[in-house]
Amino acid sequence: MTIASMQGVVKRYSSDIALDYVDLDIQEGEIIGLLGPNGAGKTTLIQTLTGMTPFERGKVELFGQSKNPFSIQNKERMGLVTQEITVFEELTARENLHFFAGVYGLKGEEKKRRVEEALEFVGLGDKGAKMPTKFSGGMKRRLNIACALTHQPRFLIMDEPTVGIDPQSRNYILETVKKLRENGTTILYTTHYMEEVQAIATRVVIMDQGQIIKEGTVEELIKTVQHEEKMKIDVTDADSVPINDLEKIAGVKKVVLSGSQITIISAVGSGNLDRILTLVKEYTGVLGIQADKPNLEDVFLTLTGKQLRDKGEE
Ligand SMILES: Nc1ncnc2c1ncn2[C@@H]1O[C@H](COP(=O)(O)OP(=O)(O)OP(=O)(O)O)[C@@H](O)[C@H]1O
Repeated sequence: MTIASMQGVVKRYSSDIALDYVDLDIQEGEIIGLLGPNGAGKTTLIQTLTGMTPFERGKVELFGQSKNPFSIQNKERMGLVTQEITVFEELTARENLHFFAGVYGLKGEEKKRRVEEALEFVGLGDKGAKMPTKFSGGMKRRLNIACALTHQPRFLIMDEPTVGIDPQSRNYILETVKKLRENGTTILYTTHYMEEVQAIATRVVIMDQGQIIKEGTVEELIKTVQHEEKMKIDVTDADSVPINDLEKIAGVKKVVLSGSQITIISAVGSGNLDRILTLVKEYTGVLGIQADKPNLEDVFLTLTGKQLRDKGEE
């Protein structure tokens, strides 16, 4: 069954186009990894898909309904973990969950049971009486996720839930997402960490500048760049290297400069390493060279000529 679909959706913020004719189908049981750099349009996509923001063109369908997709009944079938952590700091963890469960219409014994289950599910079973002010960023985030789960949504949307949290909580969240899927939840997960997508997504959707530029399973996407080789050269003075001249070397497909690192994508078997290095060394000192196996980052790099994340960005 199609859980959600967008057809030709266009969303503008004054003259800026945030969603540029977006088509997306999400099937029951999928974990969609929505991958894109800052400003790609991921949050805007979520906001239009959930009816939080109006859009200029196109159609959204939720749970097979296109006439009134944002009905209360449909909204109650969804859970949203927003980019900003939204928990009440003056309430205990358990009271937070009771509040959100109440918003979704849960009552009495059922509400109590679901609250305890949600706490357990995110690994906060023994922290219910604690105030979130005493929590680490990762624990707060897990509480925030639990708040979106008490009503057992069929479709859970998570907007960059692991930004700025410790690796342990991050792994916990990724495991939680996988468990939710096993329990029948469909998930849309946005991130700019390709490792996360590689770990959990059943399908990857890559966005840039308001457009979906590629989709497929991790394996399918990586196959598209397997005819390419990637080399990273760390240099002392990257700015003095003439990128245009590098791009003219036979076999070179793309050259990207990021901090003090030059990434060069070439066709497999180009045998152009010597020429590349000779040219680079004419302009700067070389500190190190590495060749990597292709990954999702390379798919993005090949498609857009940009890194998913800037060097040094969290
Ligand atoms: N409320 C707003 N008013 C004006 N422009 C906006 C607004 N929200 C988003 N935009 C613009 O729309 C584009 C898409 O932004 P969006 O937040 O959807 O991207 P994103 O992929 O979620 O980025 P991030 O990873 O930083 O959250 C950006 O150019 C952004 O500046």
